[in-house]
Amino acid sequence: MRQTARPRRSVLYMPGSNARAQEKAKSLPADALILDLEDAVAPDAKAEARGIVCDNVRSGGYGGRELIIRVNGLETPWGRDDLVAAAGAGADAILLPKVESGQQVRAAEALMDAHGAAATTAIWCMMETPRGILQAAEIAGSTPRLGCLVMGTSDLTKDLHARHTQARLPMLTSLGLCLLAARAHDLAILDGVYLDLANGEGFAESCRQGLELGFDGKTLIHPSQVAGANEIFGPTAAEIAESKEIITAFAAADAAGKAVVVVNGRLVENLHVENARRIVEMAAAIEALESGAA
Ligand SMILES: CC(C)(COP(=O)(O)OP(=O)(O)OC[C@H]1O[C@@H](n2cnc3c(N)ncnc32)[C@H](O)[C@@H]1OP(=O)(O)O)[C@@H](O)C(=O)NCCC(=O)NCCSC(=O)C[C@H](O)C(=O)O
Ligand SMILES: [Mg+2]
Repeated sequence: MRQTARPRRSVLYMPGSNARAQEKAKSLPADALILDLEDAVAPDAKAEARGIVCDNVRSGGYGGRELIIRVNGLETPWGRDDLVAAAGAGADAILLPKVESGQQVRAAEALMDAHGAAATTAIWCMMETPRGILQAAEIAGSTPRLGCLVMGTSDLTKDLHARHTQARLPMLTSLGLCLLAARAHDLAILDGVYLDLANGEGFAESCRQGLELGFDGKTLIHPSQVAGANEIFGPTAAEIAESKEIITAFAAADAAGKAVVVVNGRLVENLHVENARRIVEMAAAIEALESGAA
């Protein structure tokens, strides 16, 4: 699914069994919500959570926020029922956990199609196992229905026998491989969660690192993380103003038959204009979402 400018600065997980959190999410300024049936839900609560999540997605009330259902893997006792129920719920996307091959994605897609999933329901993939990371390019190109890769840095840290560190050196290879795969296939990509809820500065630093690496936004676990992610992953007023300047100056240069122009002392070529357009489009999409127009 080709990506249009869709804000995904803040993407908040909530346990599918937590009806209160799903109600509260209607008033939170998160760009997208992941209603989780997988790791945040205890085995005994899986069936009830499936019902709560699908009912909530069907009844709506979440405004322009993107709604994603994370199902259990098809190899688990709950995966098939989750996927069949989610296919009929009309979510914006279904998020598959622990994906390790393109074949797994296509099997999930076939089941979704057989159970009437809307053409607009995308597939998103969690990238969180060593095998999955090594297959990132194949997964990213597995089907046109794929819209987004989501880093699962908690599972990955566990599987790598690594440590959670602020600088995330143990994660950088995996983050980079998935970023390459996502951009090569024109997909969105979201950074993993920051677990230390009491460490606001550490969280902000982790968001800035994700932004610099190229992520579209961050997955979150608590409402207190939403505002920081929105601020850091959103374009600043100065970036928007400069982007508009670049677009205008380059259009004038182009009309005069020139391929380059200098704006604020910096060389501008077509590639900078592409980036400037992306920033302006994203700013407009954020404004539409925040004003309730999206
Ligand atoms: C971490 C929490 C268990 C903390 O919950 P709680 O003790 O209820 O927090 P607060 O009392 O501070 O909550 C204040 C109010 O905010 C609401 N709330 C809390 N969390 C959320 C949320 N995630 N979404 C929406 N609303 C939320 C509470 O209901 C309170 O509301 P009110 O009653 O009006 O005051 C909890 O935050 C939580 O469960 N977080 C999500 C955990 C989760 O989903 N984990 C799984 C995803 S992470 C993952 O799996 C990553 C990946 O797979 C990997 O491998 O890396
Ligand atoms: Mg995980």
